[in-house]
Amino acid sequence: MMLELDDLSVTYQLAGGDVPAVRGVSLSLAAGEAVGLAGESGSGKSTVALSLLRLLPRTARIEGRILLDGEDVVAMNWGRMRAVRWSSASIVFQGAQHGLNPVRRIGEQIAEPLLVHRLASPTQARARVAELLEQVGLPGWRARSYPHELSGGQRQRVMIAMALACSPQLIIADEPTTALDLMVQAQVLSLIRELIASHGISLLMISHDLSVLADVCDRLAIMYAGRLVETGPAGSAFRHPYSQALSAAFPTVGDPASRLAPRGLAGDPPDPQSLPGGCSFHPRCPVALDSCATTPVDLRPAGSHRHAACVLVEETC
Ligand SMILES: Nc1ncnc2c1ncn2[C@@H]1O[C@H](COP(=O)(O)OP(=O)(O)OP(=O)(O)O)[C@@H](O)[C@H]1O
Repeated sequence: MMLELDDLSVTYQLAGGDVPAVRGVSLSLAAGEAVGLAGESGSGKSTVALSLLRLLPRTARIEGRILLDGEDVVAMNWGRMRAVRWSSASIVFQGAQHGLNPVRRIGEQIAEPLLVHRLASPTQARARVAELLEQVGLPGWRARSYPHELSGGQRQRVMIAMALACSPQLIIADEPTTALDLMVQAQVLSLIRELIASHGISLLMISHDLSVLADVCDRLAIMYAGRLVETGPAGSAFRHPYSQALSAAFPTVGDPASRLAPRGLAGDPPDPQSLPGGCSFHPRCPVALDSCATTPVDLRPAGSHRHAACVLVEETC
């Protein structure tokens, strides 16, 4: 397995009490596989993404195991962790605002991981930057540009070039197209799809928009209040009532109406510091039984290659 999360929990330890942001998540990604992690804001997706490269703030406590190509990220010393970042796994953030330095030229920024990890001489790095820019559909002269001279879509392409620079086996993409307009979003998604397929890279892509993930990923995992509530193939129907509501909220890629008026999800996600008992989704669930308020359900088989954490979802194949 390229990536294995084994009972991963992340708790932010704050003065006002613990925030259990991720609770017992187990998930694996095979080499070359693309998995989408979906859920509403606050469900814990970014916390999972950041924990994979130990980019969480100091207040975060990680429990469980994160195996990256068999090596436990949680147990790595910082020297090894730095070597793994970019070269084994790299991350693309939302809107490129976290990743690009506004006062440095694009080319220098793409070359940096190559130079820091001593994977290329300055001359080789320049050639590699030109190659990477071409791969993401930008002309080589853009290496001399500053981030503000590029459009949002072009900046996101630069972030993807940076993520590819050291030829990682895994790319983590956290809402890579959320800040883009719909046309550009579709172009960047198709670029990501082509690049991971042609380079055999594994992808963990995170979004609140299931239709975006379904467009790129082989398999989807749905998170609610820090837990996985369903996993299954991207092309097949969801069975957990939360996944169904989330999928109704974002019916099709590029449908402006679905952004303006998300349907099917009444109410707000729970505060992780005071989670409801039983199934965390039961107060918002349209089909909840009395027992859902008291008895939590773990992920269990729910059909072909599908698991769901819902008492109403029977195992059928
Ligand atoms: N640095 C932090 N300190 C304390 N709590 C945090 C911190 N970062 C996130 N949280 C809390 O952890 C929970 C999960 O947040 P996270 O950002 O992982 O969710 P998300 O699904 O990625 O949401 P979004 O799509 O809004 O980024 C939320 O309740 C959030 O308020």
